[in-house]
Amino acid sequence: MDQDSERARFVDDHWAKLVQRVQMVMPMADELQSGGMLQYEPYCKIRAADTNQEKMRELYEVLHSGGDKVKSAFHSSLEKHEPSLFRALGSTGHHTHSEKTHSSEISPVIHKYMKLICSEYQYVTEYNSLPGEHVLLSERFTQPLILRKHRDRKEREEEISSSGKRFQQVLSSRSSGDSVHLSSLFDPDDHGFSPRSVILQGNSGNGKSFTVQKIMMDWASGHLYKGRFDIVFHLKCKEINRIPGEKSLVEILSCSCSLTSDDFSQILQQSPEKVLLVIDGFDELKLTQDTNDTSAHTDLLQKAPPVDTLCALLRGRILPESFLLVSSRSTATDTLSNLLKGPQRFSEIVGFSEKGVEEYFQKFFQNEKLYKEAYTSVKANETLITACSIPVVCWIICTTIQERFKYGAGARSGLETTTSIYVDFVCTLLEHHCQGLSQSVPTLLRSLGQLAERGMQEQQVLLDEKSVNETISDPAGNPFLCKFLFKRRIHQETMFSFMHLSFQEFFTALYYVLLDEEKSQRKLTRSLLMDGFSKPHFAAVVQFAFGLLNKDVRLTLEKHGLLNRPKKQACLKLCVCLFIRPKTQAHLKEWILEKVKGCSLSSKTVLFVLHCLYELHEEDFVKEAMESWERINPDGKFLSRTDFCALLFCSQCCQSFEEISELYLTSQDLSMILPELHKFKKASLIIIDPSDSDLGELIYALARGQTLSSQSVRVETCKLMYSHVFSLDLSINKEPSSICIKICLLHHPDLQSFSLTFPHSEIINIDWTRLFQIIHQRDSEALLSFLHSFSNLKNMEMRVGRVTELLSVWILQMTQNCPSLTELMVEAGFLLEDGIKILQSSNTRPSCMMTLYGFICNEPSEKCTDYCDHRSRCNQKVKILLNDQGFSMKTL
Ligand SMILES: Nc1ncnc2c1ncn2[C@@H]1O[C@H](COP(=O)(O)OP(=O)(O)OP(=O)(O)O)[C@@H](O)[C@H]1O
Repeated sequence: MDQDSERARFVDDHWAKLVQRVQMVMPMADELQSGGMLQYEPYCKIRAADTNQEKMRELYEVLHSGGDKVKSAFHSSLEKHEPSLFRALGSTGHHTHSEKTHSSEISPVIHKYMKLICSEYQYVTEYNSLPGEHVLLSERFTQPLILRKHRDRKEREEEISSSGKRFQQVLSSRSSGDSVHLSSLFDPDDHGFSPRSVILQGNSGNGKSFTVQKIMMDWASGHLYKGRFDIVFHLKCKEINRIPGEKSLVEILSCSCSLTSDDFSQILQQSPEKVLLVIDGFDELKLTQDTNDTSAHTDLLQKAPPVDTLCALLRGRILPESFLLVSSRSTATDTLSNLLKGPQRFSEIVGFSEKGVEEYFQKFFQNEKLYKEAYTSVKANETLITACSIPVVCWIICTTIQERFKYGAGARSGLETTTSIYVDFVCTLLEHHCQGLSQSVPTLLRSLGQLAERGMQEQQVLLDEKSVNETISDPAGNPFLCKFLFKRRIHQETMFSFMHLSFQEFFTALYYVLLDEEKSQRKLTRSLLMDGFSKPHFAAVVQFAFGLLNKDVRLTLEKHGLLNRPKKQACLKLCVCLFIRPKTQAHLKEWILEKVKGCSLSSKTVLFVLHCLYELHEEDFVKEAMESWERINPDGKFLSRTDFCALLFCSQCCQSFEEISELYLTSQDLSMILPELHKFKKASLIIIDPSDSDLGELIYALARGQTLSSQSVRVETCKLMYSHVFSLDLSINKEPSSICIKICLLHHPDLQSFSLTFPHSEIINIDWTRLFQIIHQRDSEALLSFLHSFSNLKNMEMRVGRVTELLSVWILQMTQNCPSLTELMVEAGFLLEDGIKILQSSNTRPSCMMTLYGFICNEPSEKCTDYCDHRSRCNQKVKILLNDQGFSMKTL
């Protein structure tokens, strides 16, 4: 660091004290002005300020905008005009952390402590780690989005209810692209004040403990708060609850690290303003009534119940000069704020931004290909990508996908339904983030379900305190709820919410499927089934309900004690057990079967049903439903990637399927659905901007995979400027085994369309991609010679603009070069005299017949060269037959 920045650091670090204690502000300002560091206008403002503190705050504006150079000049001035204060601040210049610790008596102790912290905090043990397994914190930690402001009611509603792209937009509008960095948590504010305490709020699983670990690690490795804090201590509220008896702060700290009481006393007393205490999980602290007392607990060595000692620290009775960073869930932030003394700052870990999620996936997989595959598949699912802003959800999703990769399957196979991820999330929080639940898990789930349902019915995501207290016995101890304080006129209002609307939907679904049969049916039916989509906001609830019926999902719930096996009737009566009744399952399945058999469904319903089937993920039932579904008609609606994955899964489960119409596909969708396409008896596809090889692969896939006795696939292409193939009609027959391909071309100079019939076995020997390339290049010569190479072609039909001399030669060659061709039919706009002349003097191979339709001109001279409407009397339609016997022409 150069001298200016060292001095600037000194000024920043001591700014709070300087504001309070500098007396000679004006002589210093005069000096700065004469040195050209202070303009006339701010100088006047400083002079006009009433008190020295106000003058210093005005001066801060100048120092802040002037940067290190101006701060360095201020440093020199301070040394000259306030020598005793300067000395009292401990240094005539800024020393780096290592210099300071070396010069200090206790440096070896701190040094040892830092080393210990490094070795202990560098690893992360994951929820599923086997003994001895861990990952490096540096290889996993991803910077979360930290905001320093409270959001108002409307903003909160917006965050909770939006999803996908909109959600990301909302998040980035909150942060204006900037997240508070860990290094600036204690930075002075615009007025030059540094807070004594910083609250780090965050929902369960949002990474408070992880962030605290990162802070400890970075400080201990000399990368964070260097020069600002000599020592950083870490206290976990969860552990403080468990410390028996009465303990002083020094004793509590020595429980969590290897320093002796003497070491602590020395460190804490020598320069308390250089000490940061990081207190993690305030919400878990078991506060008692006594904790609220005002006893004068001010001594580092004074013994008291550990929780009381901690509260004395928070209140600033012990170590008032030291700094505190306290993490807490939102449900306890107000209590924490009331306890804290001195200037405090609010900050909130909001979770991962869009960039953060991608970075997390990258770090997790450490393999470009796997990360991309996993991230792309999750990004396609609006609900999951939104839930990924919760770091623990990211971990669950990546771990689940990694397992699939390990067993050789793609990211979409196996159980990765949205419901299964939500169930894993609930189980993880209950197992690892809920030590002191004041009620049983079934009671907790039921009450959460009731609350969620109430919100759904009233279409509200912010739930008022009264309803929450009526339904939930201990909202503050509930890891699934968030609490917000809002200003309402001259008062504060408290509201609760689920972490996101999707969790409200999930808990409603869980509540519905766990009710007794009659109630469950009534609720589900009333919510959606009977009245169709009159309540579209319930669609996600029903999809989650289907997801909860899945066998593996139920097993997970059972394994974590969230569900019981149905046989325990006794528990049922006591209402302490939960299980999904067979009739509820049957009821939901019957509804699907009825829907798919019914009259044609709207595209919305089609997609909804596909998602229900996907969430259910029960192959036998999906097969039954798909095979009785007469026609899937997305109605030209462009499917999202999630919609498409649901369709893909459903088609993978069945053997054959009646009809799918107007299915829009991207090139990527096409390659994914190709292996299933042969199962559709009738399909009409619209492919967006297909490449030549896409079209070639499509023909191969249909020819190779053919299992049906007959199949017809119609393909249209979109974005015509890139493709000269307008449409393809493929009809495949098993008996007689043949495939007919009709290719309609756009703006081709000679051919408008042609249709080719081959024996089935021939298709895979043809280089279709090459054919489409030739068409694309509009190379007529190459096209004709390519068609001539079809030795097994049976029939050919073509549509041309005009039969010229050249074209007549060409079609005659066709009959010669394709030995199996038995029929050639040409539908022409106009037959030119020269073209007819060539045909008149020719004949075909035996057993090959050529038929031509088109107009000729009957004028003796000045013949038309094209079909002309205004002279239609001279243009007459004719039919020409050409076989091995020769030529004949008939007017029609
Ligand atoms: N910044 C991060 N980078 C990478 N992973 C993270 C991050 N934050 C959290 N995680 C993942 O999420 C999990 C849960 O985080 P953590 O335990 O810190 O949550 P918490 O906010 O402390 O929850 P609670 O309030 O329930 O204690 C971690 O074990 C880790 O897998």
